[in-house]
Parts: sequence; structure tokens; C-alpha cells
Amino acid sequence: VPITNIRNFCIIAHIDHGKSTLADKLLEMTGTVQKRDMKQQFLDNMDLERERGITIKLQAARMRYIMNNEPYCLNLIDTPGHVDFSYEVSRSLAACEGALLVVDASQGVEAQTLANVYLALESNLEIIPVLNKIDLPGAEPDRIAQEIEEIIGLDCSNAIRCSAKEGIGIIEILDAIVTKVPPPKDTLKNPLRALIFDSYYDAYRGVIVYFRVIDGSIRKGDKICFMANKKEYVADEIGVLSPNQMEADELHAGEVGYLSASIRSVADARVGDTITHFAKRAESALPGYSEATPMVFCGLFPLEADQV
Ligand SMILES: Nc1nc2c(ncn2[C@@H]2O[C@H](COP(=O)(O)OP(=O)(O)OP(=O)(O)O)[C@@H](O)[C@H]2O)c(=O)[nH]1
Repeated sequence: VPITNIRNFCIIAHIDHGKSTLADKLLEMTGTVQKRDMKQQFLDNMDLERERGITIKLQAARMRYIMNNEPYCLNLIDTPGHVDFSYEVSRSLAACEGALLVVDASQGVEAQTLANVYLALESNLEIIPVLNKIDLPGAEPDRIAQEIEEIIGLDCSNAIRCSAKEGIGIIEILDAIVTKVPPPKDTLKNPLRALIFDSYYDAYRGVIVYFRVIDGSIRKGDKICFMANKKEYVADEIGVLSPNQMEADELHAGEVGYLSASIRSVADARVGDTITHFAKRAESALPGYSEATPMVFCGLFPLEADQV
């Protein structure tokens, strides 16, 4: 699809307000993932996340959506919901032009939601308010809409009322993404700048980097360099996330994808770093990069249920 039909967005929500359930419904309604293949919570598929009940890993999914006979490509970029990840959240927001602000219509706005909304506003994202769980008897969408207006100052007169669980309001959300979120800027002719918003280690292929092409384009086989860590690689494989990895030859400005380049350590593919071409470097890196702060996560799992 042309760049004018691409929409990159993320979902901002407090834990348990329904982000994963909504993401699953968007994937299902757009036919990205067939219902029979739908694992519980596709975007939330790490065991560790299940154990802790929080979203840690950022991931992304490309959806096809047709509105008024026009095909659109909607890229959902997942954001971690936990307070410890505000830098990672800010980088995934920087990869988007819009955000769904999902608020539980029976609970209202929570502090962490606010922090992430302010990050989104700083990144100049178009924010679409969504009131979820309207199926619950205790839901008060009108009161919560007013609360959002008062606390955040966001116009909620057209806030979408939905139930991610029951599948109510999902088409309205998809339509709002198309009509309200601006398309990416057409900077295809500029030197390559791609923003790394996630990476993970794959035992067979080395580090897999998730990125958004901000300027220019990247082709399979290109010699690339990471501007902050100054290392050079060959992009052996690039592709899109639909939501499983699907190889492609080239990704253009505005698109979201992954690459593998025999990178040995995730520390070499830091979130927020800028990918550019070795031979035709961008003059400056994308703003907002920050060095890693040491952080350790530890998961303990019993081998048998009776050991808990
Ligand atoms: N009644 C009702 N329950 C919902 C709805 N959407 C989500 N839930 C439930 O709310 C709980 C939390 O939903 P999740 O989608 O896991 O929330 P989340 O924000 O992704 O939570 P984390 O992954 O922990 O960040 C689950 O038990 C869902 O089944 C809804 O529209 N109506």
C-alpha cells in the first residue's frame, strides 16, 4: 500500500484494562490471525508475562484493513505496561503516529496511564480515547470520559465505547485509526534512519531487531551501521511482522519490520539506536537515545505445581 495508507499506532493502557484482549480482537477482526489459530493473547505470549501478568516484551503486528474499498496497512506496536520501562515505552511511541488510550470504563484513569499519555503527548501522537469493558454492569463510560477530559484535557466527546471481550466497538476503533492517525511522513528519498524499538536473542539467528523505518529504505543484504554503538553489519534477513515474521526484500519509510544480521548480543542492538546505511550515512541519529541502565529481572518457576 502507498505510504498515505499506512498507520502506525500503539495502545496505552493500565495493567488489566484490556490492552491484550483488544489487541487480540484487532488481529482477529482484520483476519490477521484466524480465530482457530488464536492463542490466548497473541501479543502477550511469553511465559514470564503470563506468570507476572504484565507485558514486558515489545512486539508488533501488521494488519490489513479495508475501509471504503481502500486497503490500509495498520501496524500495531506493543508497549510494555510496567512502570520500569518508560524509556522503552517512549521509543515505541516514537515509532508511531497515534495511540489508542484504553481506559477501563469501570475503573477510570490510573497513574501509570497518565505517565504514558504524557509521553505520547510529548511525541506528538494523535490520541484516540477508548472506553473498554462497557459490558460490565459497573461500567460508567460517561463519567470516565469526563474524568479523562478533566485529568488529561483530551476531548472525549467522541470517545469510543467498546468491549474488547464481547467484540463491541472494534470496527469503530479500526475506522478511527484510519481517519484520525496521520500517515507517516514521506521521507523515502532521505538517507536511511530506522528506529530500533525492540530486540531479542534467537538461538539460531542471533539477535532479531524490531525497527520502524523513519527515513529512506532498507534492502535485504544492505550493509548497515548502528549509529550509537557504531558497529557494522549486513542485513542478512529483513521482513515484516504479520504477526509472525515474514521475509521481505525491502522496507520503506513508514514501515515496521525486523532484521537479523548475525548480531551476537542484544546489548549491541539497544532500543532507541538508529540504523543507517554504511555507505550513505544519515547526518544525525534519531533523537531520544539513552544508554542502558542496568536492570535485572529474575523469574522463578516451580517444576511441579505442588512445589509452589
Ligand atoms: N468484562 C470485560 N472484561 C474484559 C474486557 N477486556 C478485557 N477484559 C478482561 O480484563 C482482564 C485484563 O485484560 P488484559 O487484556 O489481559 O489486560 P492488559 O491490559 O493486557 O493486561 P496486561 O497484559 O497485564 O498489561 C482479563 O481478565 C480480560 O478478560 C472487556 O471488554 N470486558
